Formats: sequence, C-alpha cells, structure tokens
Amino acid sequence: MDLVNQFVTPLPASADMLSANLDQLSNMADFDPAITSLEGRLLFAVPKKGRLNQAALNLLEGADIQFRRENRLDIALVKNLPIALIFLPAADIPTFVGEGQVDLGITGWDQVQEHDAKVRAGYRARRFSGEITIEEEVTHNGKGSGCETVMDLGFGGCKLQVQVPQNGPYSSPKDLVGKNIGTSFVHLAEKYFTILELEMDSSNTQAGNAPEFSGKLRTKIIELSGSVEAACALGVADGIVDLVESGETMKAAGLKPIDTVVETSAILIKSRKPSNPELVELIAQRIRGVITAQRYVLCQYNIQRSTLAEATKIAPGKRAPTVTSLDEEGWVAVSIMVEKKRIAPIMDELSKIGAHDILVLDIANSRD
Ligand SMILES: Nc1ncnc2c1ncn2[C@@H]1O[C@H](COP(=O)(O)OP(=O)(O)OP(=O)(O)O)[C@@H](O)[C@H]1O
Ligand SMILES: O=P(O)(O)OC[C@H]1O[C@H](OP(=O)(O)OP(=O)(O)O)[C@H](O)[C@@H]1O
Repeated sequence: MDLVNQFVTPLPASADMLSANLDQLSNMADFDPAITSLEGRLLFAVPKKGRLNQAALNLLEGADIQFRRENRLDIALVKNLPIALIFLPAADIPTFVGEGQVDLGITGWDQVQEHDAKVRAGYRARRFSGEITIEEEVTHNGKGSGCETVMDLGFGGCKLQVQVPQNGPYSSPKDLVGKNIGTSFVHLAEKYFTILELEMDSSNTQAGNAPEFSGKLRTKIIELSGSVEAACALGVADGIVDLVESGETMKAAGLKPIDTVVETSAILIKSRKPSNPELVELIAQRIRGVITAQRYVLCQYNIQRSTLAEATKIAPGKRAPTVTSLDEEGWVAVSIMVEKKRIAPIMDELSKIGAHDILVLDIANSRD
C-alpha cells in the first residue's frame, strides 16, 4: 500500500516521516515479510503525542490490540490481529483517513472539522465573490472531510472558543470583524468569520444599506502553532480562537470566552472505503465494549420482592435488572449496570427503601 504518495491535498509533514519509517521497518534485522509487511493489514492511526495519546493507548490495551513499538518508529505491527498502527499528530489523522490512505483513526472532532474546513477553503476561495450563502457555509458540516465518525470515545472533551482580553474593548464576535485573530485552527477560524461577515452583510442589505461583502475576508487570521493565548498580550492579535478545557490557561492569560466555535471530544473515524470493513466492525465492537466497561459499574443488592418495583424505578439498569430468587422466602437478589457517576445517590436511595448487602463491582470488559 502506498501510504504517502497519493494525497490530493498538500502532503502533511508526517508523510515524509512515515516513508522513512517504512524503509527502516523493512531494513530491520529480524524482518520477515510474512509477518512484518504492511500488506493485507488494516492501517489504524493513533495520536503519537499530546492530550489524546495516553487515553488512546489505554483503549487499544482494553481492546486487546497487542503491539510492540520499536524505539522512535511511528509504525507498529499488531501481533494478534492483521493491523498496523501508525502514530501521527492528531491534526494529521483526518487527512490520512479522509484520503483513504489509512483505514481507521483516533483524533479530536475539532481536528476533523478543521480538515473539512481546509478542504472547503479551496471551494470558498474559488467562489469568494459574494455568491456563497450563509446556509451553504453553515450546513456544510464535516461532510467534505472524507472521514466517517464511528463513535464518540468519551475523552478529550473541550471547546474551541473565541477569546478576547477580559478588560479590552471587545465584547461580541462582531467586534472582531476586520481585526487580527491568532489561532492554530486557521480554517475553522476563517469559516467562522466568513459566516459572521456574511450574516452582518446580509442584515446590512436588509436594513437598506449597501452590502459590504467584497468577496474577501476582512478579518485577518494569523496562524500560530502554540501558546496562542499569549498573542493578545503580545499585541499580535486582538482576539484568539483556541481550545479551552478547564479554563485555567485562558484565565491566566487574562482572556474571556465570547463564543464557542466547536465542542469537541475524541472520536473514532474511518475512511469511506476501509480495506477490511469486517475488521473495522470488530475493532469498533471491542472499543465500544471497553468504553461501556469504563462508564458503568455492576451493582448487586438483596431486597424484599414486595419492594422490587420501587427499586427498579430508582435503578432500572441498562436494559433491565437481572432478578434471581434468594434462598430465603420473599427475598430476591438484583443485578444491574449503573453509570459510575450516578452510583452513590442510587446506593443511598436503594438503602433508604430497604435494600441490603449492596455491592458495587468494576466491569473489566463488556460486549453489547
Ligand atoms: N485542554 C486541551 N487542550 C488542547 N487539546 C485538547 C485538550 N483537551 C483535549 N484536547 C484534544 O486533543 C487534541 C490534540 O491536542 P494537543 O495539543 O495535545 O495535540 P498535539 O498533537 O500535542 O499538538 P501540539 O503539538 O499543537 O501541542 C485537540 O485537537 C483536542 O481534540
Ligand atoms: O483550559 P485548559 O485546561 O487550561 O487547557 C487549554 C490549553 O491547553 C492547550 O494547550 P496545550 O497545553 O496543549 O499547549 P499549546 O499551547 O502548546 O497548544 C490549549 O491550546 C490551551 O492553551
């Protein structure tokens, strides 16, 4: 499979690295083409560093995807399944998956949206003559990226927000039109301000004023690769578009949010035509099982049969409770799956209505 030579959009920098890694792999002393070749393997991209890396590796472990990663190699062959893991920056994964060079990937929804906005930017540039409608911009939401979302992975949650200095002159996104915006998400920021400018111009037209939309974005988007929050204080930008999780970085930089561009979390994505759809489905099932196991606990308790209906109302279980008779007249044992975050108040309430011997057990793995 040619991993690096078939890109439609400009090649991400990580493509060169992959090419070198493939050469290294085939030069390894114990190279055995039968087990070391990428041929016939499903290619699965995993964030090589950053916020999503560890949680993604934990998911692979939970799904029993076993691999050994050679020192400094960004390709690892899976021992127990016909899969090769490709370690890439989270930002490049939608490009590789979207163009079908890689079958599956773990990345952030924000990165998929950014890639989509980048693909879309070419179209916008061609038609940037006032013809683009707001509806076209708004409804075109992730469709051009070439990636399909398989599932939300439930970690890496944060928001991409428009931020301005707390004590500055700006209070609404409209105040930033025509100003300088610092961001690493240049294409999403460009899309956001395109929509905003179109909306402002169309309401100007409705108010009888001449439309200002000249066919060129008036807001200047400045690309920054990190420490974006410093841009306002340093006089580089009037506002920024950056990720916010706890809000600590934003506050420390004296900034406040004035709008949210995208709410994001980590997702599993697949290409439109994966090389082995059955294996994609198997991996998706295993990952779903791991996520369910992480989210739920198993709760067991004993209760009088006459109170069972009331207890079931408090905690109905994921599908329905498993009820077994106890070797004691009028008593039953109940077993249910409960979301971890709700278990404490549920135990309180069950106890209040007369449940005994309430036990909570971790779930190691699960399958729907
Ligand atoms: N607090 C957070 N800040 C940044 N990203 C986060 C955060 N929480 C979750 N993420 C997710 O992690 C993804 C990767 O971000 P991260 O900055 O870790 O990547 P990276 O590959 O190390 O990039 P960089 O080299 O720019 O730091 C983001 O696109 C986002 O989906
Ligand atoms: O809301 P918080 O919990 O403070 O997290 C948000 C910060 O985390 C990210 O930066 P990161 O630490 O990944 O470094 P970077 O600035 O180099 O991107 C992001 O760009 C924010 O600066």
